[in-house]
Amino acid sequence: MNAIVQRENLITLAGAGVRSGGRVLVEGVDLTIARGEIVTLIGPNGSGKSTTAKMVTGVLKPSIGTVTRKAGLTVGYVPQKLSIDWTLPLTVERLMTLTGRFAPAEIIAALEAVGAARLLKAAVQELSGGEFQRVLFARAMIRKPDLLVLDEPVQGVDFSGEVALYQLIRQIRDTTQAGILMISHDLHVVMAETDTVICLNGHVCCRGTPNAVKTSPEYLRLFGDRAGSALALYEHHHDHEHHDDGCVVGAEHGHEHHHGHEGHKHAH
Ligand SMILES: Nc1ncnc2c1ncn2[C@@H]1O[C@H](COP(=O)(O)OP(=O)(O)OP(=O)(O)O)[C@@H](O)[C@H]1O
Repeated sequence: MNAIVQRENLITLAGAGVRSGGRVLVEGVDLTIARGEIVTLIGPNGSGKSTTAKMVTGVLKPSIGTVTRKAGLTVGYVPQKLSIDWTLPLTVERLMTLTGRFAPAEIIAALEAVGAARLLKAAVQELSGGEFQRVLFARAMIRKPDLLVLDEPVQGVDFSGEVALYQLIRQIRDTTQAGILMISHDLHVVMAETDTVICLNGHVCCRGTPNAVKTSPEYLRLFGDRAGSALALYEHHHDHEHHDDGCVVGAEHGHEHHHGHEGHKHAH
């Protein structure tokens, strides 16, 4: 019973790239997302993160290389921006049903799973950045996708809200075993909750565990001083040390992940 179970691959990109209008938007992308795995794409503006995510969701076909999906793969997508007519009143409940019919109990369960059940009747326009993101996660997860793609999931959220959202993303992964692809501008706190980081700059610059990437010369060259300050911020706000794989040093159950609120001290 102790055999290591190979997790099912959901999607594989091999040498994938997109050309448009005589330009290469991104190329040479090799990546695999397995069930229950969190993969994060980082890179500066225009480095090809969204283009790569679009190849994963299937919105864009690769013009170079291949994309192979598990048969019947379902993908949930949380966009960077939602095109909503912000002048019309819209409740969270209504937003949840704009793109599909769901029973009230399903909607409540989806909101409960992201800690947002109390927002059911709230006006979308009045939500905070973090609350809005939670509602968008619920909207994507209600379809129980195999793979969840999150484009800049913490935009417009303050630092403590950001930490809470990344914890929620990990919790979603733990409870649903969905594969998760995240897009982020830089490593920052994202590194605490991700299995594999892929650093893009028109092509794959470097990849590996967050700890491997944060010390790689390619990453440091790309992000320069920002890399150091993001790291300092990350380390400053923790009251414990991590093993190289991100687990807490001295955690009671050995290498158990421990990212609950009680284990952290975060500045507010
Ligand atoms: N539809 C398109 N047609 C032509 N060029 C595009 C198109 N979409 C994006 N690009 C270009 O492709 C490159 C990669 O863009 P992409 O949106 O993937 O970058 P990104 O890393 O997600 O950037 P950001 O962090 O700013 O969101 C950019 O140079 C962009 O201008």
